[in-house]
Amino acid sequence: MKQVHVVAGVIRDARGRVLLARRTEGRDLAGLWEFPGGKVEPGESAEAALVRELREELGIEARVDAALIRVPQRYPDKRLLLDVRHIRFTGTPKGLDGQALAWAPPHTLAGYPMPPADRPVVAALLKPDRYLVTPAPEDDQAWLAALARALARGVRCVQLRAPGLDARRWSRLVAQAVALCREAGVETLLNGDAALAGRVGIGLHLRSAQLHQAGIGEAIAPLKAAGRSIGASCHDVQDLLQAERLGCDFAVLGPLLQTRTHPGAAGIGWDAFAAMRERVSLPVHAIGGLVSDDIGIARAHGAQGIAAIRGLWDAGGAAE
Ligand SMILES: Nc1nc2c([nH]c(=O)n2[C@H]2C[C@H](O)[C@@H](COP(=O)(O)OP(=O)(O)OP(=O)(O)O)O2)c(=O)[nH]1
Ligand SMILES: [Mg+2]
Repeated sequence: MKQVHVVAGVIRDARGRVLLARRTEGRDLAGLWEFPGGKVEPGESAEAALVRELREELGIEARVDAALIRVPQRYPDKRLLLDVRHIRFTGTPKGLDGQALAWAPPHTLAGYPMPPADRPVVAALLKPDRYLVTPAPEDDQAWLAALARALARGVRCVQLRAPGLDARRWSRLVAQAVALCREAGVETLLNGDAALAGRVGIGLHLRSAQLHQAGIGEAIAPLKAAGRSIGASCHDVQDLLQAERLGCDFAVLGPLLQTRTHPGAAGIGWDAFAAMRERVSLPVHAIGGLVSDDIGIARAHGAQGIAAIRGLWDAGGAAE
């Protein structure tokens, strides 16, 4: 299958709105909205290609800034690498190829119909790049205090998880944790228990085994209808495809490196992560031995960011 490297820019106006262009008729993915850009030509650098494309398509002079994400995505006819950079520019963007343009306030981006590779790009712009998974508590008060410290350090998305804990103790603790997370305005998901997630009004994180259970679609339907987030733990392409079929908001894929919590399992590594990621259009966090310093390499392989227990729970950020 042919491999195409496409560079695209996140172009913002003074009000922070993001420029989208509508793909014209007679091309693949016509009518969908995209980040302006195009194919890297043989022998051309990604930066030079992006400057050229933005001059040709929009008539602006661009300066290529930081990388946002590189999304490997498989289409029916090709394997795409969508390499998205932040842009500074001079001039006024115009649709020089006859394409419609729109300045989209960031919170409206998800409402534009876009190609599959763009869903992880929009998530990278809007959603947290770190997903804290709690360790099982030994002392409940110490656990709540550690959660509060993680929130204070800037964690914006949390999965409450405590395998094997007594059910009554856990539901009391969940209620207290949810109160802390609500106060911090942090998105919260509960591992595995749809009924309890529904009662306390938070999202649900599906275990990989749950993904394939009969009736799982019906079990998560009320949470989805209430606008709650659904995440999913995935270990292979079948898990990812099923998470996408179920309408999950994001997935977590790993283990990336060898970890203390899964000592026997060898990590899959970044190349295998990218090769699995390209089969779905979901935002996918990498998990397994990762710390905040790994967010850059994660984004370079198409990840939304990192999910971690130890790596995000302790201030030191030691790998789990
Ligand atoms: N520019 C851009 N292309 C995207 C995005 N998302 C996405 O899937 N693509 C795909 C659509 C196309 O298959 C490919 C870009 O190819 P293209 O045909 O637009 O390339 P180009 O601008 O060099 O145009 P052309 O002269 O080759 O027609 O990448 C995106 O956000 N921006
Ligand atoms: Mg183009």
